[in-house]
Amino acid sequence: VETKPKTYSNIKRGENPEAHWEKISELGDGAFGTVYKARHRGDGRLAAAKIIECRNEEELEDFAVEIDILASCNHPNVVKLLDAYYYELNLWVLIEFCDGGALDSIMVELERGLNEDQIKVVCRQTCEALQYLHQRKIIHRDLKAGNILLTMAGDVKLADFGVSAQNEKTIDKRDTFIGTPYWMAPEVIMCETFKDTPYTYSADIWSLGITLIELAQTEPPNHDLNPVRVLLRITKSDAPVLELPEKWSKDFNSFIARCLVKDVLKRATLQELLSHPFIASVDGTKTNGTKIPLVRLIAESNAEVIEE
Ligand SMILES: COc1ccc(Nc2ncnc(-c3cccnc3Nc3cc(NC(=O)c4cccc(C(F)(F)F)c4)ccc3C)n2)cc1
Repeated sequence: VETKPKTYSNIKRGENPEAHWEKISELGDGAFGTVYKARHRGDGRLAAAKIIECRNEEELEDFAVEIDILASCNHPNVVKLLDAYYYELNLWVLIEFCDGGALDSIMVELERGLNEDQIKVVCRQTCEALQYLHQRKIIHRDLKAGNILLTMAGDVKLADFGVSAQNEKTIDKRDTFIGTPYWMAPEVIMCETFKDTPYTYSADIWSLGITLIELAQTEPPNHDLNPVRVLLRITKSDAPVLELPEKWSKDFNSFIARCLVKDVLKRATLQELLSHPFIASVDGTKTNGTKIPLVRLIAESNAEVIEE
C-alpha cells in the first residue's frame, strides 16, 4: 500500500525550488548530497542550499527532524532556515548564507589560530547559541570549529554540518551515532553511560572547551592520534590544557579548565560560564566594538585569498 505522503509543516511540496532559488556555485560535497550557494530570484537573498536525494518518505522523515529543529530556532547566533522543499525526490534545505565561512577553514586559510580577543567573541556568542539550544531541549553533540560559521559583519552562527543534531526525544527513535571523537566528552565515550544516558547538555560544555583549545592551536588535543586511540586517551588521561598556558590569560586558562572537567557533576554549567570573567565583559550580540576582532579576522583571511 502506498504510504500517504505526510505533510511536514516546514517542507514545501509540489513547488519547484528552482523557480524561487538560482544555484550560483558549489559550496562543498557534504556527507549528505551537494551544497550550493544560491540566490533568491525575488529579493536576491543568498542561501546555502543542501540538496539531498530522498527516494522515500522514510528518508524524508529523518531529515524532517533537522528541519523542524532549524525552523523552531530564532536566535542571532544560530543558522537560520530560509526554505525547504521536497520536489522530484530531492529535499532542498536552504540556510541563510554566512559569507565568512567556517572557523576551521579560516584557520587553514590563515595558517594560524585566533588571538585571545577573537576567541573571546566567538566563545561568548557560541555560549549564547548553546544556551538557546539547551533551553529548547536541543543538545548539539558535535560542537567544533568546523560547525561555527562567521559573517563578514563579525557574527558567529552555530551550525551542524555532520549527522544532524537531534533533540532529546528523538535519540531513542534513531540509533545513536558517534560524533567526531576528538571533541567527545569522556562520559559519552565510557560505554556504561553511553547506553542509558548517552548525552546530557554538559557534553556540549566539554566540546566547547575542546573547541576553544582548537581555536587557539588550530587543532584539538590528541589530533595526532587515530580516532580509536583518541577514545581511549580521552577516557584515560587527565583533562587537556593549552600547550603553552603562560601564553594566554589566566581567565582563558580558567574558562577552559571549567569546561574540561571529567566529572560531569563538577563541570561548569552555561549559567556559570556566561558570567565567567573571560566572557562576562564581552557583549556578544550588540553591534558595539566587540565584533571588531572578528571583522578583522575574516578580512585577513579573505584578503590573503585576493593577494594570491
Ligand atoms: C567554503 O566556503 C564557504 C563560505 C561560506 C559558507 N557559508 C555557509 N553559510 C551557511 N551554511 C553553510 C553550509 C555549508 C555546508 C553545508 N551546510 C551548510 N549549511 C546548512 C546547515 C544545515 N543545518 C544545520 O546547520 C543544523 C542542523 C541541525 C542543528 C543545527 C543547530 F543545532 F546548530 F541549530 C544546525 C542544513 C543545511 C545547510 C545548507 N555555509 C560555507 C563555506
